[in-house]
Amino acid sequence: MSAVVDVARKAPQAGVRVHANAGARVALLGTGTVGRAVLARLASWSGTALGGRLHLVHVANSRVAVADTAGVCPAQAGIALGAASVAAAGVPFAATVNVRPLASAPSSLDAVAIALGMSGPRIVIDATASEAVATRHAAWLKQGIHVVTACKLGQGTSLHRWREIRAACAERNARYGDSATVGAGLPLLRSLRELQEGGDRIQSIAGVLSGSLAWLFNHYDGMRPFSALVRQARDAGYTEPDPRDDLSGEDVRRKIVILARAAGVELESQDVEVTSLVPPELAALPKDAIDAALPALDASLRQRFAAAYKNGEKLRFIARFERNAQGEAKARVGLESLPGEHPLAGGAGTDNKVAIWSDRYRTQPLVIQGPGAGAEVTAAGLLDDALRVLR
Ligand SMILES: NC(=O)C1=CN([C@@H]2O[C@H](COP(=O)(O)OP(=O)(O)OC[C@H]3O[C@@H](n4cnc5c(N)ncnc54)[C@H](O)[C@@H]3O)[C@@H](O)[C@H]2O)C=CC1
Ligand SMILES: N[C@@H](CC=O)C(=O)O
Repeated sequence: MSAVVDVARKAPQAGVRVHANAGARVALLGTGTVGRAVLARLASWSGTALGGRLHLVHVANSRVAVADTAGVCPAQAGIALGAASVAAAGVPFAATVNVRPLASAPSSLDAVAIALGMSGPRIVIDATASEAVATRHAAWLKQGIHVVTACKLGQGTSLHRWREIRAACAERNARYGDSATVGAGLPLLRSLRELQEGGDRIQSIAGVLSGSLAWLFNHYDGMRPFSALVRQARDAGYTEPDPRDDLSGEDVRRKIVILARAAGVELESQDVEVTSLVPPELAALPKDAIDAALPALDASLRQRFAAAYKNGEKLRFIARFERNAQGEAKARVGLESLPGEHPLAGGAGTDNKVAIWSDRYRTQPLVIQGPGAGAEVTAAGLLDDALRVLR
């Protein structure tokens, strides 16, 4: 709703005309937790230099798409679509903004490249958790369209898809912005890549890679049911659309796979040993039935907490990746009981905390810590990547 208000208030400034080649045409896919924060951030930029860099011409969720068909004034298009897409997402939108009529249609991924046009910088921002969208990443890159994504299904699943994305980037000199996929925009992937560009070799990585699980274990005290905290984390926008993706370790599996591949190891997803927190009776349910069944988590976590507490330890959901001198790699993901003073036991809120050992950081690791989930930080990470495309 705030995006709508901002849009209405800032509409008069939309008269500032920005030439098309001053920025990129942008398609935003997803108007959920993260997509709305992207729209709000874009709306807050209207009339500023940053607002003139990214011109939103297509916004879609799984049901409906709105597109600016005239394409005359990119700055105005950005503002208009910011508002219209909020309406498309189901939020009431009072049509008080003086904008050109927009074309609205059932959502179709085929329409994305058409809406972006044929020339100039073009960017798809993927704020979905959609397999169908992820399978398009390589095809868009092959058309010279840059892709910026919060969704891990592009680089964090099959090695085949990851290779396709890398090859497409190289073929068309297209950029793949992935900062939001691990650490919700923290400078993690960038740091790994920069170390290697300087001749360093990554030896191992260990840390807390899930913002929602960090938040859960930072708040769980064995008194309140764990399931109640899961609902709270979901409502705060920290979990995946299906919180079982976090609790099962699948989301963290994808993240450690993305990190390992960025560290130069072509790890297969199935090579990661994952220990899930989800009991089989919860795993088997359809998505719309899980809320009522979340208490199935409670008893075993209460026991795990009590055992850790007795030993002065803390529960943390940890991902570990390491490779030996021969290049053999292994990775595992699961709940660990760590001594209270252990470096990875620290942190607060949704903090991710990741330690990287390399030839350079052999004894004392490089440690990167900060919020690892949440709509605003993730949207900022996505838009930082989109702006980076234009540098
Ligand atoms: N919530 C967070 O803190 C973070 C989320 N992410 C990632 O961001 C992505 C989005 O997460 P949320 O916003 O929480 O999910 P959400 O469930 O709130 O929103 C997903 C959106 O994608 C749309 N969508 C689904 N299929 C589509 C399609 N074919 N075409 C266009 N839109 C489609 C849905 O309609 C919905 O608007 C996920 O991949 C998640 O892993 C990444 C970092 C942090
Ligand atoms: N559900 C994820 C969101 C960010 O990727 C998490 O909890 O870290």
